[in-house]
Amino acid sequence: MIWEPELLDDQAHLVAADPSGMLPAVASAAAQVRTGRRLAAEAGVGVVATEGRPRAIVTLGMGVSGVSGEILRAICGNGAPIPVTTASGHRLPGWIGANDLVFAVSASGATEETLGLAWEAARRGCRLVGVGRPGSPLQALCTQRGASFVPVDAAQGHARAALWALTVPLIVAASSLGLADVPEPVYESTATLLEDLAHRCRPSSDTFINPGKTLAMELAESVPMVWGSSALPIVAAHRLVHQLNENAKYPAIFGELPEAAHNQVAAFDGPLAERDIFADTQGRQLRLFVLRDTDEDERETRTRGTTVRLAETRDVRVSELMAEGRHPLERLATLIGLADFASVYLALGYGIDPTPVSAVRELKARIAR
Ligand SMILES: O=P(O)(O)OC[C@H]1O[C@](O)(CO)[C@@H](O)[C@@H]1O
Repeated sequence: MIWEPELLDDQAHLVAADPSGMLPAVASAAAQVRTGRRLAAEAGVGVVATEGRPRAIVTLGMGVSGVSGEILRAICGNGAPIPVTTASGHRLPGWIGANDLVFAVSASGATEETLGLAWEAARRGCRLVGVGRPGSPLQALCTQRGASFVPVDAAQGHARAALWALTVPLIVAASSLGLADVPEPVYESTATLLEDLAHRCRPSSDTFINPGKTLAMELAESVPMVWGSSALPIVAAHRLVHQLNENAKYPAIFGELPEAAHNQVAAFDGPLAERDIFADTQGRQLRLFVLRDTDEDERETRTRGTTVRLAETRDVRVSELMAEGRHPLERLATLIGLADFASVYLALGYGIDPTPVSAVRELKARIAR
């Protein structure tokens, strides 16, 4: 597969190479915020508040659906009066019990691990809310246990094309419990910012003024280290890594500051950071992508700034991505929106169809045998 940057401005290619419409799905983020808000109201997720505040909130989900739980935790923030956490894999942590509220998120409503944990949570008497495909096994479980269920029809059934529709219902439920401070107009202002971003990143906008295509250009042919420099950007960095993996079939190294400054930073002196100034063509090299928030405390600013300067003095290229907006939901959504566009453009610049993930499918089928 060869990186062909000119493909990014070839309108016919952008349509033909994306037959399942991942690019339009990414551009639908604003609509998803509005849909998620409406679906949450229709499903009555606010009912969780009538039973009082739980001991903890735990979101179950794999891959993208797991990111929904990370977003919820970041939006509830460090000051949340109860633990807001996530669980995935095959075993539900032993401490989770009847006093806890469990969100099970699965676009397909059929992911083995998520369903298994949701059944276990129900068995332990946890309060349960499901979010996912209508008519799925997850909905059947919620119906059987008398739990709320938010039906979300993901485009093409892919969780990554429905992040906001899957996540907003969790935020609405947490707000009704007083755990997330998201006033009603914030959903609309977030959607408006996402629309504006989608306009700037639209396929017909040329690479040199299109932030999504520009970021794809920076990612291409690099070995990306993707770091978040504080709580919200850490979630967006994780999302970018997932999207690079699934959309562009591209590897990426996730890191979070300040932790990455204690280990990953050593790679600035390693073999992938070396640049041969006499070589005709450079091999794939380390490049640092730092996702950052407009709201940082002094220590975060110092760590980020110093780390970036260190990379630059080692000749490691650095791209900084800045959140937009005021409210945490706006800031997180704009960072994620840009990451999503870039991952799809990266796929299309390599001539890769962003939608299918055949290796993941094959692995799932083999495990299920
Ligand atoms: O939301 P679901 O359907 O449970 O899927 C979870 C994850 O599994 C995958 O479908 C791949 O197996 C990912 O795309 C997704 O992030």
